[in-house]
Amino acid sequence: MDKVFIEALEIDALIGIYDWERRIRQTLVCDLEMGFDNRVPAASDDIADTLNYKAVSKRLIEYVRQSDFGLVETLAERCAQIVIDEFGVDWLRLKLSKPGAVRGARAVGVVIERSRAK
Ligand SMILES: Nc1nc2c(c(=O)[nH]1)N=C([C@H](O)[C@@H](O)CO)CN2
Repeated sequence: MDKVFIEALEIDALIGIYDWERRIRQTLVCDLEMGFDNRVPAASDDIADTLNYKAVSKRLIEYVRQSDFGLVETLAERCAQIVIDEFGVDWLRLKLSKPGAVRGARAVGVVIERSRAK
């Protein structure tokens, strides 16, 4: 399967379950792989035929910046649904990392894979 990806997209958000996390904004890192048949844009050389990674990035930045959740699981799920619903993606793998949230770990977070419901 061909893919379009976005790697290490940094977005500030209000996220976390602890009191101190409710008072600050933290930088999240998003890695996203999306299934897409890249042969069509390769043949046409037309951006309109692509799964436009810039458009997806802008939408996720807009959404995550205004979000307010306790768990990264919740935010990851919402982001996945937006990509599936608004960009016609049938399959994706999304990794949402919280760098520095746990002392001694470079990052913590979740990886989810989702498919469009048939
Ligand atoms: N599976 C999860 N575990 C934890 C989460 C989370 O969102 N999902 N969140 C926290 C805290 O907010 C943490 O990031 C603060 O250090 C703890 N565990």
